[in-house]
Amino acid sequence: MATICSTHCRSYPSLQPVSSPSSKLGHVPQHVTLSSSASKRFLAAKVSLKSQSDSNQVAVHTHQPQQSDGAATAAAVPVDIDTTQKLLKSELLSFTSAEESQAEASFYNNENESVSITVVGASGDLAKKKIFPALFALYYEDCLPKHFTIFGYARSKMTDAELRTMVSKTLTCRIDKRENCGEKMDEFLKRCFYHSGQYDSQENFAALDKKLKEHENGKASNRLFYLSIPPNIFIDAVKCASSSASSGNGWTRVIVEKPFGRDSESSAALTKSLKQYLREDQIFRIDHYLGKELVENLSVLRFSNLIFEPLWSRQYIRNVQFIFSEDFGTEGRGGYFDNYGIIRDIMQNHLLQILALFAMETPVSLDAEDIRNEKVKVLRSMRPLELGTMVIGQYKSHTKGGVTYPAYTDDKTVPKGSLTPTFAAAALFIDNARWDGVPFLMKAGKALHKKGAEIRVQFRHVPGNLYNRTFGTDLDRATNELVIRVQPDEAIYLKINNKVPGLGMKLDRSHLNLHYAARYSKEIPDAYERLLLDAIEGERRLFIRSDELDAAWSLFTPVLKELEEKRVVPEYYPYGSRGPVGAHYLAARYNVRWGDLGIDMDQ
Ligand SMILES: NC(=O)C1=CN([C@@H]2O[C@H](COP(=O)(O)OP(=O)(O)OC[C@H]3O[C@@H](n4cnc5c(N)ncnc54)[C@H](OP(=O)(O)O)[C@@H]3O)[C@@H](O)[C@H]2O)C=CC1
Ligand SMILES: O=C1O[C@H](COP(=O)(O)O)[C@@H](O)[C@H](O)[C@H]1O
Repeated sequence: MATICSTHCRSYPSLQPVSSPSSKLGHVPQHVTLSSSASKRFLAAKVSLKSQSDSNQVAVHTHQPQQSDGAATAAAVPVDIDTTQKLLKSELLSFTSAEESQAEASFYNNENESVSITVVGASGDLAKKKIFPALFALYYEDCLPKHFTIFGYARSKMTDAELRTMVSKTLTCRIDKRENCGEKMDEFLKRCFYHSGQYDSQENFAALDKKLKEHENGKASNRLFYLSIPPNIFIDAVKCASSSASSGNGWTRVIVEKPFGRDSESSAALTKSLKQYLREDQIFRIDHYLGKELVENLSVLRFSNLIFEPLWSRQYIRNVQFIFSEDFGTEGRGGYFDNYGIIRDIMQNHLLQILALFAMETPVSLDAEDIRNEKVKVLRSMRPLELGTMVIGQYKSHTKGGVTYPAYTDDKTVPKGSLTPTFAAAALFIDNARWDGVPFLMKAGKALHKKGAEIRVQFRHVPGNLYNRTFGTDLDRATNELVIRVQPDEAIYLKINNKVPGLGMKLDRSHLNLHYAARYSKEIPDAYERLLLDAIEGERRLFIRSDELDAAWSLFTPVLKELEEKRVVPEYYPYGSRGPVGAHYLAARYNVRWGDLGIDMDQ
């Protein structure tokens, strides 16, 4: 089995082993980078292969890491194609241009470059739960540049040692790489520092700048600020960071966490304010669902497998479902949540982003701008949501097995009588040639019976119904369904009809199943790891551009306003249940059954 790796911890676009020795490199891209099995990112030999149509030889260019004078060396060696195939098979491959690899290599190993990552709001929940653990995981995997420093910044008073103690409590090591874990943690923590300051104080940020400079020690400074703070202080912090602590001789980038406003107007105002201090290419709007492994894989599945793309349209797909559920309520985050609700918290961003990747046309290339252009196009082809094509719900208290689970409004930070939805289901439509008439159903809820996120693609019925004696009239039982289980227990499976072995003619439903835990031994990185690494590398593909954001808000703003103006009362559902029955009626209107509540024993 070929393991996936690269010159980096990972690189773009992703790789594939050459399948058959007879392929004569017909499908091998012009430049192929072979990583060393030791997987130290930039010590790998770079090999670029040039296809030579009719010969059995390819030219292999071996690129050495940059010399001290900055020049790269390259030697062309003719290599027998079988040898190449063996190399390709036995090594870990990544397709990237030699120039790109060299630029990355020099950035990561360059003695004269430094990267400082400042977590603004370091005392908070997200910083502790996700950001510091992700940074440690990157360090553990040798993915951080040689000269990096991490600063925590917040108002709370803390010493460096106290920050380290706080951070150390949430660090974990890769299950498959436990060795030297303690040592690695100690090394990592030594690179973490803390600076206490106000978010609107130029003086405090100037003091941070001074400390950053001390750590940069005369090297070119590249600075990443991660705004892990409530949205009402984003602009203050951006203003101060950009005026008093941005890099003088390298790049400055800012990761902004959602929420990006609460409707079209507030989002546009946020963008406008951010752009007073930053260029668009410095703003990294994070949607962590885009960093999830199976969401990343969606484009690979679509565009690198011949069997899927021809089916990817109204001609063969009956409906598509995007489902998010959590088996816990808003415990602890009710104050934030009540101002947003599930539609803004999950649908307008996470589910819509997945939908855009699912439904977009083939991009010109895998470049960030090409992908984001296609996402914007498909979002702009969608109909804004309407009240009539939505269901909203809110969880109520429920007692089960002697345990009483609270209602949403039992949370002390939630105003009494709040009508904020904790559940929503909606039917969306894309008015373009590919998807005309296909319902894209979304469903998201908190305090449901299980935790999960998945995409379900239900195909049309097989015409003719040759096996009607087995299936009867309920053709839904026989419909092919492709399920992309984003989490937990990542998997991609296709439900097919199969003959039960034996002398009779009995059919059953089976799964062609790519179950990640069984297929890959490597632990799947957390979404924040991928996204942080991308921001460090300046890769914008998985971050939201401002026009994407505008298009997304245009779809949701009218219905959100109507819900609030009309004070629409949600349908109450018990904590731990499958959610409001209204969601079934909604689906039924489009002749759809939710796949997750399935008719199969095994969903
Ligand atoms: N937590 C999560 O799971 C997720 C969070 N997010 C987003 O990430 C960002 C950070 O989230 P999270 O860590 O939960 O937020 P917190 O509420 O924990 O806030 C982070 C830090 O900001 C400071 N802070 C909090 N409230 C205020 C205030 N009113 N005025 C000034 N400073 C304040 C506090 O630091 P101090 O007092 O020390 O200055 C706090 O530790 C938010 O934008 C959130 O929406 C997005 C997805 C998930
Ligand atoms: O952005 C958010 O996401 C989390 C769910 O993220 P996951 O990676 O754990 O699935 C959700 O709980 C939270 O309400 C929302 O703000």
